[in-house]
Amino acid sequence: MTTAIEATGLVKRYGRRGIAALDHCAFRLPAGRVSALVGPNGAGKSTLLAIAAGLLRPTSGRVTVLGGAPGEHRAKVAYLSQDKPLYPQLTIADTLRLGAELNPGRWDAPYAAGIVAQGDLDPKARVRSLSGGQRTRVALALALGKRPELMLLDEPMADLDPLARHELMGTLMADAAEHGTTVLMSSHIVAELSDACDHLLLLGGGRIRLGGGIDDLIGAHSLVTGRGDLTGHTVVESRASGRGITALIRRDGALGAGWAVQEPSLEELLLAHLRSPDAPALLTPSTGPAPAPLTTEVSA
Ligand SMILES: Nc1ncnc2c1ncn2[C@@H]1O[C@H](COP(=O)(O)OP(=O)(O)OP(=O)(O)O)[C@@H](O)[C@H]1O
Repeated sequence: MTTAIEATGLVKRYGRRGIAALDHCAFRLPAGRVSALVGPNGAGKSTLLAIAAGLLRPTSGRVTVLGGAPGEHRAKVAYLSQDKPLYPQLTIADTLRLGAELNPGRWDAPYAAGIVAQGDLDPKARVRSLSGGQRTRVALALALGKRPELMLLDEPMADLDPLARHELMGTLMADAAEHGTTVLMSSHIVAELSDACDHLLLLGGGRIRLGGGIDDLIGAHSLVTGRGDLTGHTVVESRASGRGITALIRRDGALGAGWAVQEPSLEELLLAHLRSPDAPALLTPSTGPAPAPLTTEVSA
């Protein structure tokens, strides 16, 4: 499996005395996945996306993006920041023309125009006259029209209405499935993530606390209700409930009698980890840092 982004010991400190937004963050993002980047406000999601886009330098550590330094393969990477910058005085048609000029050999004009048309937007309308959600659609048309190999999207759907969000997520997913595009997308909207993403990175305390395929991460956890001893299992979160306690755990071996066991939903998994910032991290083998290469000792 090829790796789209790899980070090792990544630190980003804003200012000399600032706290570390990223603190020895290490992970791999497999290529071809649609991955959700989640975490509480201020967790460092925008920081990580901007570093991967080559727009922000890390304080220390290493990141490779599509096998090169961030920014080295800019033509193959689309980055959409939270404020989705566009030129307000340009019309939508001018904006798409600019997309074509900036991406020679890659630009898919009918595809970009189709995304705009699905939002019922007049190509002659100036960007400054568009609503926030309409601007988001134009910005996504610019990002997708470039036919990137990697899309870095910072809360792309935040100001879209539910219909537009559903439709544009569908476009993104179809694009990823057809062209093998890797997508890393920050979001706070869990419902949108469970429908669209197959992979998850949960940032907290400047590091990745959960990383891997969503099905694998859900499968590694159990939601248990009952009474008894959970010693030996990793308890992510435990709360008193009417029938004893309800806990989200990672099982290590069999559970004692008296526990009702369920598979958690993605929302239950995320909420438990967000409420328990000190729970031990879990990165699946394809997402954790690469194992050190085997070295052969040669004796004289
Ligand atoms: N330009 C900056 N100068 C100083 N501190 C910054 C700057 N940008 C971000 N930070 C700090 O870095 C930390 C991470 O911020 P970042 O915007 O990456 O988080 P986030 O996870 O994207 O948050 P949100 O979910 O609220 O968008 C925060 O503590 C923030 O205050």
